[in-house]
Amino acid sequence: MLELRKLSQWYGDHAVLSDLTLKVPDGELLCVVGPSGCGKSTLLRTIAGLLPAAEGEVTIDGTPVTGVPDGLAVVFQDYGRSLFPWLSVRENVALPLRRRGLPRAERRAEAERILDRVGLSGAARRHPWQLSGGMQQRVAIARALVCRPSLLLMDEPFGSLDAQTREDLEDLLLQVHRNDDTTIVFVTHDIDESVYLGDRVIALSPGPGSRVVLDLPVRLPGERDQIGTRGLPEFVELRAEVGRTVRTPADPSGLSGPPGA
Ligand SMILES: Nc1ncnc2c1ncn2[C@@H]1O[C@H](COP(=O)(O)OP(=O)(O)OP(=O)(O)O)[C@@H](O)[C@H]1O
Repeated sequence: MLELRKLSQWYGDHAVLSDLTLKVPDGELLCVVGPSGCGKSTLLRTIAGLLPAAEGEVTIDGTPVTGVPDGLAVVFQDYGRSLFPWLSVRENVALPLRRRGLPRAERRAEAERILDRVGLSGAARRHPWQLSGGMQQRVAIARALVCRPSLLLMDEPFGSLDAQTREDLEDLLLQVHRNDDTTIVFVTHDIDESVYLGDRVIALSPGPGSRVVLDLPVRLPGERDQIGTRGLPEFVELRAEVGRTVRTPADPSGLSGPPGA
């Protein structure tokens, strides 16, 4: 279980996150939405142990996060910069296994297994710069999955992809999540995407000092699919609820009721 307890974060005297308390049970896919600059990436960097908590704490299975935790993988939006252009696709994916001291043949076999899973088995010997953006992001996802992470943090990973590729990768992620039961914290600007992917969606208020202003379980019937799920009345309702929250300016006093009340 990932837990945030009264977490606050600042850059100098600029308050970014204020008093965040949150539990993410094992195996949950939690989506985080909120206006630009509200601190979503800061939240991920703190969970990843890259930024120490200014106040409060982050724990994983009860142990405070003080550095990059074991079993963590991260995927960023900027896949172009996260892959090594001089390494082949297979070498890029196998890289985290080298640090684990796995023999070469095993590294290779494991990288190929995971490349097959993300639909890239034919591209193993190519280099990242020979691939489309969507394929490069698949490589980044494969590299994140190769060590079978227990916690996967994703920061707008599909933000710069075309609509079709984005849908394909959303479905790939759902498949991975179903099969591996990995805990995933997924940051996105896209409200539809958050409802389509999430077991739960949280929304942060605009900064400074962002707080959680919505914590919404997503209970959609059946397995999700791009056309059917997005057409469900339940989906439309959830999307509207998240949209209303994200677009309503927060009242810093926290005293006002919903609009029109
Ligand atoms: N290293 C830093 N030093 C100082 N201020 C920073 C730093 N990183 C981010 N900020 C500021 O902190 C706030 C939160 O930034 P962050 O990137 O976490 O927001 P975000 O919600 O992820 O934004 P976006 O949705 O635009 O990616 C912003 O006001 C940003 O300008």
